[in-house]
Amino acid sequence: MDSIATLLDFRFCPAHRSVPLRDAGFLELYPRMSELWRRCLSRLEAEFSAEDIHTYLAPLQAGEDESGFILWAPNAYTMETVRERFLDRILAVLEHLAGGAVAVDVQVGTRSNLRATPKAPARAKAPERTVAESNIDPNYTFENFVEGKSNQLGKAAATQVAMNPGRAYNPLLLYGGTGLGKTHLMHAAGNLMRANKPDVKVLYLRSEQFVSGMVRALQQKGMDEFKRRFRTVDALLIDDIQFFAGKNTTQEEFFHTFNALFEGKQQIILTCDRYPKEVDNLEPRLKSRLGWGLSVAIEPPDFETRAAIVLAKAQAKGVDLPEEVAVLMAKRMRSNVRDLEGALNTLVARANFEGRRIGLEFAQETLRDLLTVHAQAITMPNIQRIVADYFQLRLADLLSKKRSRSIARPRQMAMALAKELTEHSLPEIGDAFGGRDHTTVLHACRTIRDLRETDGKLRQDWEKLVRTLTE
Ligand SMILES: Nc1ncnc2c1ncn2[C@@H]1O[C@H](COP(=O)(O)OP(=O)(O)OP(=O)(O)O)[C@@H](O)[C@H]1O
Repeated sequence: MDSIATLLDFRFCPAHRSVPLRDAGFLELYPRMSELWRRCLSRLEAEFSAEDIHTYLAPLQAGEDESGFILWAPNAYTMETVRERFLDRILAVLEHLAGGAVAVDVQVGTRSNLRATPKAPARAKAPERTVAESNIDPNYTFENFVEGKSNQLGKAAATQVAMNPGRAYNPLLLYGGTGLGKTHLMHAAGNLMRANKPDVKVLYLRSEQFVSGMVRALQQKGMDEFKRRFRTVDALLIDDIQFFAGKNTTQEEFFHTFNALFEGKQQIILTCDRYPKEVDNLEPRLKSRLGWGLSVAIEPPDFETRAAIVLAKAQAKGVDLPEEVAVLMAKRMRSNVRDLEGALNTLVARANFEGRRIGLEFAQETLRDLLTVHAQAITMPNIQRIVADYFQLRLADLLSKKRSRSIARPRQMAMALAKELTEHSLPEIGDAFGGRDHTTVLHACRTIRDLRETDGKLRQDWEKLVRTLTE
């Protein structure tokens, strides 16, 4: 049985900075990683706000394995935020302190996850465990996933799959824009499988980890072990497979892994940032297999779901968030749940620092910049311009009285998007579209809503436009 240390073996080292730590020759200089991290942190304190340090950076624990420096984050949200916002600076400071290139990865866990070196006797003698170890994040469950129209189907499918691994839908592919809960659902399925059957072997990894693991296996002539590791699991969960695009050797290997698992009735769950057929440079035979099971779109949540998510996240943190603050955040931040969560963390951190209560005014003041950025992005002129570009129409035609289908349908789409994504009323939207009556706008919204149910092509256009406008 793979231990968690083995499963964590697949680490993503950013290609441009992938020199192993030992080669940098500074382990001798800084024998303790925590000391190095402490020094790095004290430099970062001068660059980032106290809130950022307190919320994201101070909770990280430093460690290392043979592939480099690891920062252990207490949860997936912190891990992702650190990767996105701070990793470049962390790398730069560590390299400065080390005097050479280093490899750094951020993972969820604590220092106690830290793997021993492969030959460590302690691991070789580890006792047999009845509960299979796993790198599934226990914080992502179906219970704390807020259901709404946008993710209902995804949640139902993931639950089905978890109840009948390898039998319900194989593969299950969840696709959609960033920060909408695909990874959450994937882990939730893994957690449910493990709750139902504690010895089930569920392996989660990001596609970059599959790629880097394979590169390493090829270099070290360890392909047999690599294949075995993936093919002996009961469920393989791979996140963000769009990353496989253009990587032909990886795709070839993944194709064979896929076939072996599929034939063995082992469950495969995948996520992708768009419908896989739209991913360029993904082999056709792989695309076709991805469609063998069930592909479900996860769409941006509607207002009610966003508000419910903020309230649920606040409750999970033990924070008493006034409903009006949740409403403000849900109204103004439409694109993705990760941003909402980030805004909530900012509010909570500042309230803790300053010993203040989170009220509407406090939230408006604290989130002012964030809310302005989100409000700016989705304006009526923006929607009109983006829809016109998307359908290769002239803006003047989109706003004209012309009634040909090739113009009228995009116009209806633009009006429906304006209704969905902005605060404007029907008459205001009508005015902005060449002085149309509000009933025309209402008709457009209804038509598009119905067509999204029945017309696959139109649904895809809609999803792409929502993504373009909200991400
Ligand atoms: N419906 C929901 N209920 C509760 N939390 C949610 C929901 N949707 C998203 N989240 C939270 O939003 C954050 C981002 O979600 P997640 O990482 O699953 O997004 P993703 O779709 O996998 O994005 P990416 O493609 O960028 O990896 C997570 O902390 C997750 O818990």
